[in-house]
Amino acid sequence: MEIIKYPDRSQWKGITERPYSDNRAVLDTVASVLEEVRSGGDAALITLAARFDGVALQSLAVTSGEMAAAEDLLAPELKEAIDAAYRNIRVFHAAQEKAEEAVETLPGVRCWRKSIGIERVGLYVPGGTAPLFSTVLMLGVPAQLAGCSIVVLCTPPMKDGSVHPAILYAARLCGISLVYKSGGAGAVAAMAYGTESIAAVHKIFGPGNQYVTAAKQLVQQSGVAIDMPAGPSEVCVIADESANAAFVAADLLSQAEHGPDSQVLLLTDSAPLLEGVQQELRRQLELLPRASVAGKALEKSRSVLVRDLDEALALANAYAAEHLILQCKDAETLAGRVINAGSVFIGPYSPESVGDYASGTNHTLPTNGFARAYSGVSLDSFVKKVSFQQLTRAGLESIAGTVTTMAEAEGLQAHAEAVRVRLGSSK
Ligand SMILES: NC(=O)c1ccc[n+]([C@@H]2O[C@H](COP(=O)([O-])OP(=O)(O)OC[C@H]3O[C@@H](n4cnc5c(N)ncnc54)[C@H](O)[C@@H]3O)[C@@H](O)[C@H]2O)c1
Ligand SMILES: N[C@H](CO)Cc1c[nH]c[nH+]1
Ligand SMILES: [Zn+2]
Repeated sequence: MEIIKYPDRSQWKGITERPYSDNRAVLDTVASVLEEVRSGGDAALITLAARFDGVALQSLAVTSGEMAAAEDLLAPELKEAIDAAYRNIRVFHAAQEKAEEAVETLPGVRCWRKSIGIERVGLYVPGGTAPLFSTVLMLGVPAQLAGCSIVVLCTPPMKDGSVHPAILYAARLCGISLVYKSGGAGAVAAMAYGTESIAAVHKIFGPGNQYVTAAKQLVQQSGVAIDMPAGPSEVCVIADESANAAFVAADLLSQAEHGPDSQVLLLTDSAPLLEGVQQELRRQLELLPRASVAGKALEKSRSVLVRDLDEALALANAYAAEHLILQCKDAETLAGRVINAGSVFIGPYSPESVGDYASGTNHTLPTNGFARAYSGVSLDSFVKKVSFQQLTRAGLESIAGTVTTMAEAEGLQAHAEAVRVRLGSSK
């Protein structure tokens, strides 16, 4: 891990840079995969599964038999954990369902909005190095609450050609039956363009590695919407001398273990804490089964000694992390000053892992600085807000002058006439 002490402003650009900021090679690979699927359909997806996942598939769809069998393949404690996480995620997302009131902007001019579920959505569940069944809940629960009528789920097959039973169990909980064995850019292309067996959707959701994220960005050109760029995981921790070095190191490692392209950032105003965290990182890393993955991510990560917590917060806002953890005195006050972050974890007992799995908040979050402008997935991501209005004749009379004056000033006479013709005042 690179250690930077008391940086000046000119170093901030380097500190906030992601390890994969130049993704031109990835974009080139992905563009050719998208074309392969657009022209080759299911056959191309089967070829891609052989090339990238090392699996010879006979077909892409998970059968109803495989779906039904999944439950019995899971340990009871894992099923209970998935059920508990499902409940919490549902409670948190259901609370976002707030009907807006109709408003009378003038007497007789009534306006309102209604949330309508997006009809066809596609969910990508990562599975390249770890089957992220928690992601099924993060995407499936809001899709279910929004009432999306067609929900397609794609995930890379495991080496034996099957899909992990926990993914299938979580899918069933969320009422999803259209599950396909397809990963990476190919899966994104299939959901964007459609193939013989996979229906094209209106919006694609879900996190993934650089290939998945690049594919989501490219397919938008064909008119499909995406949730946001949710690429390789990252975390920023702000800690002071009151923080427990073991807690901080554990939080950094929890995101570093996602993939070699993950990045973690420690910002502290305490030299002893910085040193303690480095020792803990060395100690804890050795104990991890994914030590080599986490170790590679740490190589591209940074610990920064800053002058005070104001500077730490300014740097964190500039970095715009997917996850921001505050392990310092007065963490609540600092949290109130956060401007850019996907999800914030306050105080020593709020590890980021709880948000990844079960506290209720969504773990599909913007990475690579996109938290400056994007929110994480929520119920809103799965609906359109359609506006409605209804005017009485008296309402139209009272607003007519405003509309016709503006329409004529824009040089749009027909707009003005559409009002006048109703009031018998056409020119
Ligand atoms: N931002 C978020 O909200 C969030 C949430 C969960 C996970 N993640 C991230 O998701 C990612 C999961 O990555 P993963 O790799 O384990 O699974 P993945 O499912 O995202 O990707 C696996 C697929 O990548 C494709 N691929 C692999 N190597 C390739 C190559 N050389 N060329 C073209 N395509 C290739 C293959 O099609 C493979 O099926 C991690 O980076 C993790 O940090 C992010
Ligand atoms: N930390 C990931 C989001 O960046 C989500 C996840 C899933 N499983 C474990 N973690
Ligand atoms: Zn995680």
